Amino acid sequence: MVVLAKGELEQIALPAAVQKAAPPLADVPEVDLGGGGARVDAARAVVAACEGHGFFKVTGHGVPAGLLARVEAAAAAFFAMTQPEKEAAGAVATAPGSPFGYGSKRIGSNGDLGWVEYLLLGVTAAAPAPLPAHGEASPSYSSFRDILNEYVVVVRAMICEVLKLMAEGLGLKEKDAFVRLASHEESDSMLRVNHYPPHPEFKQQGHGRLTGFGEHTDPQIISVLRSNDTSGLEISLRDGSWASVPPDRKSFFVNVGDVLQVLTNGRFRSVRHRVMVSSPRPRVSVIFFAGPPPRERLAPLPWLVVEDGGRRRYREFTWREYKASAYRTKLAENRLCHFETEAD
Ligand SMILES: C=C1C[C@]23C[C@@]1(O)CC[C@H]2[C@@]12CC[C@H](O)[C@@](C)(C(=O)O1)[C@H]2[C@@H]3C(=O)O
Ligand SMILES: O=C(O)CCC(=O)C(=O)O
Ligand SMILES: [Fe+2]
Repeated sequence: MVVLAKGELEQIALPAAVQKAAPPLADVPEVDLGGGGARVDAARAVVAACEGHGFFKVTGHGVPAGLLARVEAAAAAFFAMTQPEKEAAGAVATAPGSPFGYGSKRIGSNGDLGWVEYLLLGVTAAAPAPLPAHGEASPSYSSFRDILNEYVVVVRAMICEVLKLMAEGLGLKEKDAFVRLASHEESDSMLRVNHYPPHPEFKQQGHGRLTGFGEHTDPQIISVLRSNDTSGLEISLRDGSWASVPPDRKSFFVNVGDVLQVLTNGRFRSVRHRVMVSSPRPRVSVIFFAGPPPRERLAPLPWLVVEDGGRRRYREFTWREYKASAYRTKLAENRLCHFETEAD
């Protein structure tokens, strides 16, 4: 991994006072897509989870365990490559000048640092494959890309199912209000593969804590995360405390993003989360960020404004505008406050 300038590592290492591990989240809300229960119950569970933590676990999703295992193995093989190989693969995965590609320790372009390396990819409409290439890829990277392309197709279908349940659970007349945004041919989605190597000095669990990915909310509609069995993900609860999410490699975890908070007029909560590194084992996670088309005008849905006594909590903006504003901020900043309306 890239060597940091003097003083930069101190920004990732936590001061002793905040080294305490977060307690595990006792009641991870769970939504079973497997059709075991009534659809109306699944829709209600999704809404309750989005209003509560803004976070839930999806089981019964039907994504083959074999595909998940192949993605995990391919990601581990990718990060095991040499630094120049990873950088070359990242360059193929991204158009020049875009924020995509391989990165190490530097998150975004506003000075955020974390004990993480990653591959960030733009996801386009399906033809011929959701992950575009911008040059000749090495055989190892092209097979990784093929697996990720397979993954993106099935995960996007699962996301659409979850978004339909949300609209049903909210009693919206427009049942495709959310799914339309994520499945549009110009939808601006992303795929991120994160690798948190164990710190060389962490020989045992609990022997230190580093910031892997600092606290933030995701700007998009929803993000769907799948990780290996290594812990690290933490969510912020309504009282401001942190809870760690027990890993579950068979399930997906859904985060409500900023756009969904706006569309629901603040009824759903864009969840603040982070990744802390304390394990002697590496964590590998894959996150799909479902975003709307750049030109899409986003504003609280009229029915939810009525239900809120007529109070419209956010002004209208386009995704292009929101994303540009978000990408000027540091990771931990509140990005939504710039779009709030004045309270009466
Ligand atoms: C510091 C930043 C990294 C980020 C862009 C930003 O300026 C603020 C939002 C960050 C975030 C968080 C969720 C996703 O991981 C991400 C890809 C996104 O869309 O917004 C990252 C951005 C990034 O890593 O470039
Ligand atoms: O890697 C993880 O587990 C979560 C990372 C994350 O929140 C992000 O990439 O936005
Ligand atoms: Fe995130």
